[in-house]
Amino acid sequence: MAESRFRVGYALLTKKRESFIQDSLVALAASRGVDLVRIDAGRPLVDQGPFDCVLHKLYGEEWRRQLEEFTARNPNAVIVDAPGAIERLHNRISMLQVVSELRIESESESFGIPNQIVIYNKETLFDMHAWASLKFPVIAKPLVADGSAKSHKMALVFNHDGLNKLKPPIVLQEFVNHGGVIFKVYVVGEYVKCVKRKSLPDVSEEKLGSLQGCLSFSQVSNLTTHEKNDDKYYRSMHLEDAEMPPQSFMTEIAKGLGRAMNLNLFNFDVIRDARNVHRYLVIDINYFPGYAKMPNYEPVLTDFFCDLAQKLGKDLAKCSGEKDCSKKS
Ligand SMILES: Nc1ncnc2c1ncn2[C@@H]1O[C@H](COP(=O)(O)OP(=O)(O)OP(=O)(O)O)[C@@H](O)[C@H]1O
Ligand SMILES: O=P(O)(O)O[C@H]1[C@H](OP(=O)(O)O)[C@@H](OP(=O)(O)O)[C@@H](O)[C@@H](O)[C@@H]1OP(=O)(O)O
Ligand SMILES: [Mg+2]
Ligand SMILES: [Mg+2]
Repeated sequence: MAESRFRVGYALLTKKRESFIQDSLVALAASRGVDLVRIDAGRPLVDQGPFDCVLHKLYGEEWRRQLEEFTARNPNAVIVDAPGAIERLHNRISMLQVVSELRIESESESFGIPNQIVIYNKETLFDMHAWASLKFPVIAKPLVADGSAKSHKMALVFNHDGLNKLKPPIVLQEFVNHGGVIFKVYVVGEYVKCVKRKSLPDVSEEKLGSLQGCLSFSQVSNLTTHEKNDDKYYRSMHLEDAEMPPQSFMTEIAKGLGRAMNLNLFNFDVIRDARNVHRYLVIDINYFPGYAKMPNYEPVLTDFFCDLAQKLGKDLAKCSGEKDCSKKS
């Protein structure tokens, strides 16, 4: 087999491109035979390339149509990931449905999702029947999770007074006390890495009685160091003290989700229920998350591209066989 290069075209919004396509990644990939090439979303995809792989995080019908046309003309190229598979993550109900359907045997640990309901209109919001299964406080999340700033706007609702400000369609999810620490599990193909981040503080029963209405927030886990430094709660919190979840359990969940969703690139947010430390709840799944925040993202992603190349039968110029490609850090 002749040695060749593996060409990965990437189609990303500016913010994602700037965080993900770093010189360190481009250089490492190139040294192993993988060329990362920018796709110009303003021009037809079929006029660009050639690409062995298209890596993308763009939304909309037009982009989907372009990918279909590209695949029809380049049946040997691989799209990471399939738009049909990504779509389920754009709705916060279908997103977590897959977690509820997953079966994993464990003697000591269990997992699931928080109690939640979907509200499509204002009338149902105030309908007590809809509320039968839920307990305050709850988090109101936009039903749609399409990457827009709006889709990250959440509200912590303490009592019925807090409902007035909410704008359906929303998911109302029980707020589960979890010691202020969230675990982010990053998945890249077969690779799984769990990291911890600061989350919302617990809400005690006493505090709940005295709190008014609701509190709006957005992307807590993405707060800048500056924002965290300014806040008394975040200053007083010691992330280092939090115990990690069992790695094998997280890996099993990650692999199960990856298979069930047919996705290679995603992360999911997990909290540990303060009432039962052996119970883990998945609260969010994101397509193509901020990998640059993951330790060693360059070799992990490069290995992923090399593995893809191998599966497609390409013998890479600087990535021949197990020696260079199989190591995962
Ligand atoms: N059910 C819950 N119980 C307790 N805390 C929660 C719950 N749901 C969300 N949170 C907190 O709110 C944050 C934001 O929620 P979520 O992750 O669903 O939003 P998102 O905007 O999709 O986040 P991301 O930036 O990860 O995409 C979480 O990181 C966590 O700190
Ligand atoms: O860059 P993007 O807009 O894709 O932002 C994503 C962000 O990554 P970033 O760190 O690169 O901002 C992710 O952060 P981590 O989970 O890794 O912390 C997560 O918040 C996703 O939900 C965001 O995707 P969206 O839901 O908005 O599509
Ligand atoms: Mg999240
Ligand atoms: Mg999310």
